[in-house]
Amino acid sequence: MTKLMIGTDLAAEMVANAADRARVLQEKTGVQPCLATVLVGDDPASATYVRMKQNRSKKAGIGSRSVVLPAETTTEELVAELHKLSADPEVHGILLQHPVPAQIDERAAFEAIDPAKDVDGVTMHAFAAMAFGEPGFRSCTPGGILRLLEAYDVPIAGAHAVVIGRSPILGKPAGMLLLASNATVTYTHSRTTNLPDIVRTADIVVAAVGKANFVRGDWLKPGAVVVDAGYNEGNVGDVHFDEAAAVAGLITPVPGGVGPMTIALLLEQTVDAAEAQSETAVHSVATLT
Ligand SMILES: Nc1nc2c(c(=O)[nH]1)N[C@@H](CN(C=O)c1ccc(C(=O)N[C@@H](CCC(=O)O)C(=O)O)cc1)CN2
Repeated sequence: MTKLMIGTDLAAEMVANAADRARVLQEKTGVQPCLATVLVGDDPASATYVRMKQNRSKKAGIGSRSVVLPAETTTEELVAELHKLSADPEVHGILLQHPVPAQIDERAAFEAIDPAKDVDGVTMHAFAAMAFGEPGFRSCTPGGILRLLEAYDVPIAGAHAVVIGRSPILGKPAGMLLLASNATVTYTHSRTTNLPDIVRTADIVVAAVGKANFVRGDWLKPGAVVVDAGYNEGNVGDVHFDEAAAVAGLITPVPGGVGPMTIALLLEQTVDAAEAQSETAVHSVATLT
């Protein structure tokens, strides 16, 4: 019998916990954690995600700073804005909403974020920490997926995980985090041949390909754990849910699966960043006096 792996409740718990920690930090130090969101252009889906992040921040007692830039913004202008936020002591976390308009060098923009404020886990610094299995900020969707698998007691060590997709903030880090938890990981992508045959060997499937209903039910091993990280138009995932649910052992729905975990981890990591930065500030004052 297929069971749903729901993210909503676990995400709500994580946000409530982040809210408690934000309140305690503010009571102790007067510092309110603050997340800066940067949105470039007018993509309606991106605007919705940023609004969701701001609304949930507010509910958790996390302050937000909103930067909205026109679609014609250059790489240099965006980098300058991100440097400014990185240097601002009142901002603890920075989120640059992906994707950015085509004329912008997205990697250069991500790298303009101070790694200490990279609560979305998009810099090379965060990527290296995930690759080396070191502590650090996780890319939010992959980190949220791991938390969900752990909460549902999915055995990861020794499992064969097939990741479909290789983007630097989703597929690649998802595979690295599964590997760090001792899964045997196979990466697949748009040029993989015999993709259904490979997916059929998976105990855990992570679909992060960005194509609606791409993974079909007859691609799955009976009882497989299916994680749908897709967020296509109309709230449709990358997995054909009805077909997959008839075969899988556990499956994330869209909506209500991975999406809420992404935002919950972003808020949790914003509080982590604020705590770490206020400790650093206390140390700096102590060494000066
Ligand atoms: N800088 C980043 N950009 C993007 C990321 C990211 O993690 N960092 N991820 C995606 C989109 N995304 C966040 O930005 C995102 C998508 C969907 C959801 C979500 O909670 N969806 C809900 C349904 C939403 C609704 O009700 O309309 C769900 O699945 O239940 C959260 C975050 C691309 N860009």
